[in-house]
Amino acid sequence: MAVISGKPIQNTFLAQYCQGNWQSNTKNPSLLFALGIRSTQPLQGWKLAWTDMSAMQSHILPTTGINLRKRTSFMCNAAQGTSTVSSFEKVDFFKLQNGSDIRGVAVAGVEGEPVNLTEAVAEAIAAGFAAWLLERKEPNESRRLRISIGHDSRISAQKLQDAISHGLVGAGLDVIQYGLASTPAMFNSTLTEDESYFCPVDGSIMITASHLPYNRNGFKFFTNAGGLGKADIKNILERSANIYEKFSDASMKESIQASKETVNKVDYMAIYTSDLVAAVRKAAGNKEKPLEGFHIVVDAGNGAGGFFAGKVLEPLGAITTGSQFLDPDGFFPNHIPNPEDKVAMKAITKAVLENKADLGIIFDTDVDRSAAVDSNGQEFNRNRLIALMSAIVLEEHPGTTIVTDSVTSDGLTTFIEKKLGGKHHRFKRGYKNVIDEAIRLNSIGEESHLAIETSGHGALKENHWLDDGAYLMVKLLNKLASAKASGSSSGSKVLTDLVEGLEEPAVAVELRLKIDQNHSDLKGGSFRDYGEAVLKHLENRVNSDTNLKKAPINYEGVRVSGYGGWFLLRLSLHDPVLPLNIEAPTNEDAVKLGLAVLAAVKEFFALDTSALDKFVQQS
Ligand SMILES: O=P(O)(O)OC[C@H]1O[C@H](O)[C@H](O)[C@@H](O)[C@@H]1O
Repeated sequence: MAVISGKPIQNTFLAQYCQGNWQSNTKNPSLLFALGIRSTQPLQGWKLAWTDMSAMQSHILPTTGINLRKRTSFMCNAAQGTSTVSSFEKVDFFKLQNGSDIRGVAVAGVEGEPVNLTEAVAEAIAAGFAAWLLERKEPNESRRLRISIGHDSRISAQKLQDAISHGLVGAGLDVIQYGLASTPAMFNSTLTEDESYFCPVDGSIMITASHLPYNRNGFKFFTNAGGLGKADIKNILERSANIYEKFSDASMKESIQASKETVNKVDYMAIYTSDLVAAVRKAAGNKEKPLEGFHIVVDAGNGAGGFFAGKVLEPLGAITTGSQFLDPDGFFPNHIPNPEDKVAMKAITKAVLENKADLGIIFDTDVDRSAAVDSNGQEFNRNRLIALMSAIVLEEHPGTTIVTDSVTSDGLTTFIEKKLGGKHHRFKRGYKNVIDEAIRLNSIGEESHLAIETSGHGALKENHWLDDGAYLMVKLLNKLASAKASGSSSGSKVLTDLVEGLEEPAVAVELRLKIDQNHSDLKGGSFRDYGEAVLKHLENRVNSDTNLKKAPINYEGVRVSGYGGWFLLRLSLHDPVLPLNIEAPTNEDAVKLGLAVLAAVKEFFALDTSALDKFVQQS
């Protein structure tokens, strides 16, 4: 065993890391030590395949063997040990479900986090997806069903891509690998009509774990009807568990062999990015370089979003110097690629101010979420991003309904309804929930054009309800370009002006209260039942407190107004946690709201209220 950051790391990981076509941009000296590399110099050019793909002569590469084990090894003197996790170890497939995604640990080396997303598991999941799809979609006579696969910058991407390809090919499907890609591009590939790129594909898989740490990975699945939901994922996992049980070394070898002959690679991101460029040009009256004169910096957090600077902004005429962390690096050495993360937002704000840029744009790892920063360093994030997008969408579709998640502010409702003349439908947390709700509203005759979360997920009706952080930013670019063309404004002032009048609370916090699932107070019940009991008790207390008023319409948890602010206590979508959001005009008022919650939950002994205790004491 070698050592990474003081923790044991197994040779499997080192071997994979060294064999793949990866570059270490990492500044992590202990990793380099673990890899047996004494100087960072030889690692130059050891880079994840973004540039490789874009440098393709033709957009289609010849059929390739995809077994990375055959590739040249780079400077690495770590022994290629065998995995300590047997490929066929017993695996609880259902533990891999995370709402409508699959998430697991794909890289060994972090204490207490054993690998449960092995290559064999990934192969079984791919075969499960294939079986699920084949039941819903008949291959036509001329061709087999085809699936696109893309991945973000994670270090386990290549091995999982190979494993998934084996599973799909073994199930009789064709595979087209896109390499480094964004989640929205993968959905888009189910809609694109271009046979020379093997599009539209019948299904698509994105390998990503969004902003989670480097050792995790996961999958998102798409068909042309959108992202698969919870029930579909459960169904796929049931099938996968059965398939996995029947795996043998011989069957796995066969699928590896078959993959060598049937896997294609295409540079699909070229189509996706040129569509984004075309959308901005069209909105600007078919001007070739509508962003000429704008200086826009991008922060991709070393995820998959680096393309936005060179492949979208620059062709549109923008200057992008000062953009940062565009190179993929699955160790995310600079900051967590997550617009909800304070450090990440600080980093892009600093870049905007230092470069005197007009706008800053930041993406999460797989580019389904984004946020922006204006030239004064003011963030368009959370409620402000929703307000900005609502202003843009409501100009185009007066009166439309904006569907948001549950933790949006009261000030946002007032802004959307009083200032913009729209309707705010505050629904549940979860991007799939808000998108599905907007689609449902349209189907019953209530027009809605935007579904958006405070997390930075957002989808527009005009863009097939595709949850796309890059497309959200395209809408901002359109606004910049049209304001410039009409001479009304240059720089990001046009955007800042659009959110003028949005009331923002002085205090806004989210505290996450954990439920100890092993606590005797659960009396053998589930954490969900326990959480529901906490919420019921809180609701009863609120009903008898004259300072507090329950929100008349609410779809999730207990939302209450009082002391000039509000709080929402709800169950997390995924974790044994009750997130508590509080917004108030002063610290004192926020504490009063916090104390009201604390009084109601204090006798639930399995609930860890330490974050709330600290909040009410400190403020
Ligand atoms: O319920 P929580 O634990 O706060 O998590 C809720 C969040 O989970 C994931 O990150 C989803 O991608 C988001 O759409 C959702 O809002």
